[in-house]
Amino acid sequence: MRRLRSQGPAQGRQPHADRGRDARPVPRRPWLGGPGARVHPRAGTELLVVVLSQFLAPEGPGPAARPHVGQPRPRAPGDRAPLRRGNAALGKPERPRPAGDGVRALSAPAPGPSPARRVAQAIDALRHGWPLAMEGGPLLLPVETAIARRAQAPRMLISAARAETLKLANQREAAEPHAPVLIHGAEPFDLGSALPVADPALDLRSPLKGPFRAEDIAWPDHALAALELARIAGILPAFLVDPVNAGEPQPVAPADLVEWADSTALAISTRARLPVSASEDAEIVAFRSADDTREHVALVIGEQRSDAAPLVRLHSECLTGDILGSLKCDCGPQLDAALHAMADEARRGGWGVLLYLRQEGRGIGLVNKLRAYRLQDQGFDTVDANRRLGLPDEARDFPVAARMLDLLGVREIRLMTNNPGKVDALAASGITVAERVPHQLPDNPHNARYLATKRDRSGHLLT
Ligand SMILES: Nc1nc2c(ncn2[C@@H]2O[C@H](COP(=O)(O)OP(=O)(O)OP(=O)(O)O)[C@@H](O)[C@H]2O)c(=O)[nH]1
Ligand SMILES: [Zn+2]
Repeated sequence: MRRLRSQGPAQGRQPHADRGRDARPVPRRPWLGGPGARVHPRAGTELLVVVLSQFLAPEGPGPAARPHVGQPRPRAPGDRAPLRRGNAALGKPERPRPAGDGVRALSAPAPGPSPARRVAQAIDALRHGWPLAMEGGPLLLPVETAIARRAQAPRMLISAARAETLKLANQREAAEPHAPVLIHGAEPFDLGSALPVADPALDLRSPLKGPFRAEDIAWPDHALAALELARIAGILPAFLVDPVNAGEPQPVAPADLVEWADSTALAISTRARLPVSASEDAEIVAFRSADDTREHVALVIGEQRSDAAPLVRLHSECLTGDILGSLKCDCGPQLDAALHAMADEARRGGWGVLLYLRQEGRGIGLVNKLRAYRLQDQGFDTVDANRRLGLPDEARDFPVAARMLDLLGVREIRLMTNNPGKVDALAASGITVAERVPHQLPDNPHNARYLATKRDRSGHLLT
């Protein structure tokens, strides 16, 4: 089983003790807010097909970390951390070595893929439309992406929120919108009949569905893991269950997800001086984990010092707001204002750290966020739109942010946020939040409702 040794400062105090073998089989995320008013759809919809561009291409061995604006930075403890991947300039990768240094007797059975590798392959399989063979559970074919056009199954696995829309969820399930629900159709499902069940964007075009009946799930951990894998893969959380003609399956087990989600696998890959428009005195630090293609970055503004807590902003990726200047959210102005606040801080002798977390759409991915936007155009608010898709309205992994700070040698911070959930999550991961610095920007006609929903339903401290 691949597992990186704890690194540097993380070693002693185990800030991520909630993770690892003894943790619950599938990490479940807190569900924020309560059920809100039902809003009736009013606009027509059509199927939106979007192809996600690849994440940044992996880079080869790079140059050694450069001195920062002519002056070497204090060495952060994370710099010494062993890397999981080779980078000549940054030290040799370390991996656990089997006895005999990798030499196996010919009769020994070949070891199977590690849990983290199976999760990576399962996510890949979902994106390709290949089925999952859940160890000890059913075969599950992702409805949105499936390529096996002749697949058929009597049952589908969907989320409670979706089942509620189809008038199938009971009260317990309705209280947990992304809980799994198993439905049985009067006729077997094929991909043509399953897609309108999976995708709320098709409700206006295909209003008549069913009849269906909900059944008890004999494999709840597998069902939960499947919905979580769909979220991570950024696809609709809906599967044909034990279909015929599904194609070659990818094996995976619910417990594999714990290994995959282990934030201690994250390490610093490289760092470089990066003058930005807010401050010429900045350095970018890139983080990678072997198990995840998403590369997070930190921008350190000003000179890192151990005697002053930096101003820190956890910024979650928002392609629409950060790059395209979307007015539907407050991300772009918040990013800009955070960088300028850190630059001011640096001019006064302090410093700042912006963490750019690759957790688009609060962790549901770009395509599902855009699906949520379509539902918002039908009248649903940001929370209900996510739930209607069968996805959590908050699915971000904040222990990853704590791990990044840890690797940078940052223990105590002044956090720029209006979201008490971020403060709590960092504190739970061992980071001291000495101060919450409000980070409210003026609204506009397009994001006023979004901000009001954050305040009224998600507990954000906004006026
Ligand atoms: N699912 C979904 N995600 C959204 C929507 N609008 C913005 N986002 C995502 O929300 C994230 C922005 O959240 P942040 O600004 O980092 O954090 P926050 O929880 O609002 O708290 P603050 O720190 O107070 O800003 C980004 O990943 C955006 O892509 C939406 O309507 N639906
Ligand atoms: Zn945004």
